[in-house]
Amino acid sequence: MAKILINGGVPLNGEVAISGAKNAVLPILVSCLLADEPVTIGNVPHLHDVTTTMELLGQLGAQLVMDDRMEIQVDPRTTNNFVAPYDLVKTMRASILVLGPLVARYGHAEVSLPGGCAIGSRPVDQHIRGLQALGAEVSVENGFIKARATRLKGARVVMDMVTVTGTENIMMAAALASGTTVIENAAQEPEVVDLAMCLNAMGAQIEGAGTSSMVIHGVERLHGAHYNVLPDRIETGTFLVGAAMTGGKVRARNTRADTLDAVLSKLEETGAHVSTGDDWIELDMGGRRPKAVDLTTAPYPAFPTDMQAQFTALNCIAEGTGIITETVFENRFMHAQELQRLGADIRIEGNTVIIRGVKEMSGAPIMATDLRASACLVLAGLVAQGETTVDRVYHIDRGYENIEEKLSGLGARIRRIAG
Ligand SMILES: CC(=O)N[C@H]1[C@@H](OP(=O)(O)OP(=O)(O)OC[C@H]2O[C@@H](n3ccc(=O)[nH]c3=O)[C@H](O)[C@@H]2O)O[C@H](CO)[C@@H](O)[C@@H]1O
Ligand SMILES: C=C(OP(=O)(O)O)C(=O)O
Repeated sequence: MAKILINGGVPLNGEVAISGAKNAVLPILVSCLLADEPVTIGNVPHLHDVTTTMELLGQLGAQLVMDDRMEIQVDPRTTNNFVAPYDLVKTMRASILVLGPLVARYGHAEVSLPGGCAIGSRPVDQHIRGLQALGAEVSVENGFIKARATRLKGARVVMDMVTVTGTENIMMAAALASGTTVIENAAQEPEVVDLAMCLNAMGAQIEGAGTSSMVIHGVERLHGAHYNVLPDRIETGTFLVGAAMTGGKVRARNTRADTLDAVLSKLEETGAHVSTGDDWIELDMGGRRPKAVDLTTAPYPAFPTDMQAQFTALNCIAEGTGIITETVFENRFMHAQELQRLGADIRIEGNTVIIRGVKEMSGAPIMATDLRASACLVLAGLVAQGETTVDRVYHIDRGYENIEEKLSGLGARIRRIAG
């Protein structure tokens, strides 16, 4: 199993190009199932989750062609299988996103229940309830969600909690339903907006994306389109935190500052100088040690849970004590114990971690348990004195394109080694 080897202590400096957003490209690729013509998606990041999604769409019978610029053309006209098997769903929970499109377009879907994962139990009851509200017959049998419908009918769907993929599943299903659907308490994440924009480019009529109340007027068909995925705000934030932790100066290119308000304001609180342009963000720490910050995760536009682990790493070497509260997932502090192995002073109390910054951490072998935990451990390795090896980096490949190459480009001493 591959590992990442880091020799810490070098400030990050330079420019890094940000890739397309994982959490946008996955639902967007899946949404192509709704069309009756080929759809081309650009700015696709080279990620393991993208490969898994392509494999899943291929198993459903769609034809996919990728060109050398990583544009993917999805031709959904040959779709002839409606089952998302456990083997794929267990490696990528976002597979649940085929449920809405398959039942809306083909009247039939069987998707393996995703089950829990390292960060929490992550049920999908809201996806099921939403589809039932649109008139689908849904049952759970032998570990599979089985859904059937002739044609879905628009309805008012009130989500019990803000769910990103839940909102996306219902939005995609409602796009081809008869009549109008209103989703209340909808997720407002930029990736939800990106999906709505892609669907609208295919002929859907979706209003209110980016607010808590979305209105979807169902249409008879969706046609082909060309759509470019928005930049990854979590990848952007991860590199900026790296610059802040190492006292460096990094400009992230091909990104969008307007999707990162909560993260940038926390970075400014650390003492970093942050400047932004149309498609770039620059963070200059000027060789200083960051100040510890307190934060609480919550749905967008609040501070994203997908940046929590990275800020936990930052607080480990910051000046002062930082308190981080996780309200989205019930078990998202698996990185804390690994950070302790590097010498961090962290205490977990329920859904809060209290981190007293230490002046120095020291390298050690550590192990990643999930995607953002692995990013956090790599960041910690960048500041720890000596050698850190991060094991189980397959997690990081789910969501970061060429992370070690991008970090090397910023001056980090990092490389991938065979396990
Ligand atoms: C592919 C993708 O976009 N993944 C993102 C998505 O995951 P995902 O869409 O799976 O996360 P949700 O927004 O659905 O989860 C939010 C909370 O709602 C709960 N819940 C959700 C659905 C449901 O039917 N019942 C229920 O109880 C979850 O357990 C969790 O506690 O949003 C998360 C929260 O921003 C991010 O961390 C993930 O990176
Ligand atoms: C939790 C994440 O992804 P997923 O929902 O795909 O597990 C993430 O991107 O941090």
